[in-house]
Amino acid sequence: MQTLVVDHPLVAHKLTTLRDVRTDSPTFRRLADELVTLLAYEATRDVRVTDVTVATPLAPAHGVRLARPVPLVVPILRAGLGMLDGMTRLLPTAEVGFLGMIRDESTLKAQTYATRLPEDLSGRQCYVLDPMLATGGTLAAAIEFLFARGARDVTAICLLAAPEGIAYLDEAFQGGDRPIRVVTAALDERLNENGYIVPGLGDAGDRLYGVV
Ligand SMILES: O=P(O)(O)OC[C@H]1O[C@H](OP(=O)(O)OP(=O)(O)O)[C@H](O)[C@@H]1O
Ligand SMILES: O=c1cc[nH]c(=O)[nH]1
Ligand SMILES: [Mg+2]
Repeated sequence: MQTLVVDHPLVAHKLTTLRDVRTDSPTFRRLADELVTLLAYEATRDVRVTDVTVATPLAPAHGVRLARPVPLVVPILRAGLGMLDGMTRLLPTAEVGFLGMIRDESTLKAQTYATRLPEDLSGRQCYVLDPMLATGGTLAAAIEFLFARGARDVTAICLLAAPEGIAYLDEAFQGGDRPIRVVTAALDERLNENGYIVPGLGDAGDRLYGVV
């Protein structure tokens, strides 16, 4: 598994305000959106393209276009929805599938309550969006789901990751046959006794959309 912590002053600046407990929901949404676009630039470095030639007003020019099948972007509801617009701004021709998942806060196990994705993902590059990689249970289940439908490779884009979650994914997807990457704005210190990332930013879904 490859892990990339995007080291950029604009990412660090926006993430700092995102973490701040005084940041209100509208600002949190805007910052999450902006951060995803910055992370997506790095996360799509290996996106597949095909060679094309276009006619400029002067001469033919060689270039590239996104290869087919186009990438699939998969936000994990609820919190991952706050990352969708920032991602599709950079990849407007990507298709979008949805996974609804919730972590049981007493067992820390992920449950899937909604799936709306193509049945056949053969050859597809998939980009999973979830702001928080904590224990890794949610992302591991989401990635398993995509590989079971034939995904070619999976890149997870997170705003924050915990070392425990990275280790869990690394163990779950070792070997090269199911390639995964994690791209994150920061790798935090640890999980607390409730499975929350420390220092983290709290509950991402609640900060985006309100407490349920
Ligand atoms: O790595 P894990 O330990 O599995 O935890 C991370 C998951 O928890 C949060 O979602 P939550 O269950 O709070 O759902 P929500 O997006 O509806 O708030 C977060 O957005 C991840 O999906
Ligand atoms: O720190 C955490 C862990 C799980 N889910 C969140 O929203 N935040
Ligand atoms: Mg939540």
